[in-house]
Amino acid sequence: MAGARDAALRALIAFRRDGAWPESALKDTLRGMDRREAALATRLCNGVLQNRMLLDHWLSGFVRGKLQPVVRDILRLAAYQLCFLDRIPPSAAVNEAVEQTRRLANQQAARLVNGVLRNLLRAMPLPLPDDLSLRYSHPEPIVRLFLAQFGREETERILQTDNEAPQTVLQVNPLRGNAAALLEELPGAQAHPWLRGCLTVSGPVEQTAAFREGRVYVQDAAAHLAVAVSGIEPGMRVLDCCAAPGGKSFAAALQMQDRGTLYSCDIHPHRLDLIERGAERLGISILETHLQDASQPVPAWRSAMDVVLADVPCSGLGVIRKKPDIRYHEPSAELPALQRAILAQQAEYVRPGGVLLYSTCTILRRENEAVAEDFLRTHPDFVPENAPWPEGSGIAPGAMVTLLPGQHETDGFFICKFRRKP
Ligand SMILES: C[S@@+](CC[C@H](N)C(=O)[O-])C[C@H]1O[C@@H](n2cnc3c(N)ncnc32)[C@H](O)[C@@H]1O
Repeated sequence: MAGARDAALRALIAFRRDGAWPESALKDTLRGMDRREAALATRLCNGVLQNRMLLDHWLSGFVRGKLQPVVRDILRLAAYQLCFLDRIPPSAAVNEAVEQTRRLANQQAARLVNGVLRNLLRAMPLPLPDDLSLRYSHPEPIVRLFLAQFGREETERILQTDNEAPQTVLQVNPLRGNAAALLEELPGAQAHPWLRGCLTVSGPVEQTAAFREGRVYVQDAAAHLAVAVSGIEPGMRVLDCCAAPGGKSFAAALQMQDRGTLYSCDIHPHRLDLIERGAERLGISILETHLQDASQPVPAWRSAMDVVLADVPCSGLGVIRKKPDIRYHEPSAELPALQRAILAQQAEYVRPGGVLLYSTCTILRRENEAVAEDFLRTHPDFVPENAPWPEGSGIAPGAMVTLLPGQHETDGFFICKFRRKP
């Protein structure tokens, strides 16, 4: 499993250097690895990011002086294996860390790594700090925002869920596959408890035939739900204004049975490529991409859409479990202004009697309910509409819902459905 540790280390080094989520770095190194090794590399990389502050806190008890950044990465990776993974023999974790240090730093650093890890092993189990921020490795500003909104008990549950291993959630492409056959075919696949056509699997799926052949796509149940409750039907004219990498556009196109018109827009040209490649893989033909800033007007679209999806840029604090790096970026206080501007612009494209669906993958009130309430105050021609939440989901009736991480077997997410008066 040395290959898995090297792959995880390469991704962690890339994350430290670029500050970017190591998924792309990880994906490159995972290519050609067997499924088990790829799954371990992913777990190691996620696990270190999910517990980085706690690992540093523990390691600080055994390290004196400043460390070379790469040596710190190696120590975190080994400490994560020693403290969190029962199935890895401690000697394998320590020996591999020493070997990596010899290769990437020098012999003296390798001796230090050996000493630190052996001392840490002797001191195990290490005490968990009471402080929520350290204990769950979420920086203080985020913990403060959660505490103010949810109180201590719910905040702790969210932080804990953020550090669980994420499942891979798949949606079935009804143009090419069916759920019953995929449940048989995909290792460890299980049906989602309340969302039809939604499966969970463990580990990466990109190498499976089902994925390559476009019979499934990766999308959380909450993100899918936003489209499912929108009322999108075959033959409609639909606009997805913040569409990349394309998940909601794909769900919309498939709900339309690939009949009608679907405009998928984004502000970043390279992200439009992702949508086009995904649509091709899934066999979707109705999707048309447009490079468009969602806060700027397109006169030709005024009152022209049956449904507009506004899945706006947000702080992403509902999907920390899947993207553990998000916690290390302080959520911008300027996002609500952009979200309000996008929503106001998109409202103009909804035909009388049509639907505007607002969604985010954050759980912060200031980006969710506050934006939706402000929109209703300033747009008397729109009303909130009860959404058809699926039976068994446990979601209370209403036009809007904040799904908290893990509470309904979904990511953290916000959905609000508005209808324009006829
Ligand atoms: C939450 S993501 C959308 C996810 C997508 N709807 C999906 O389901 O796969 C937000 C997207 O908005 C795009 N974006 C950011 N600012 C924008 C703007 N002013 N206009 C249009 N798109 C924007 C980002 O590039 C990003 O792709």
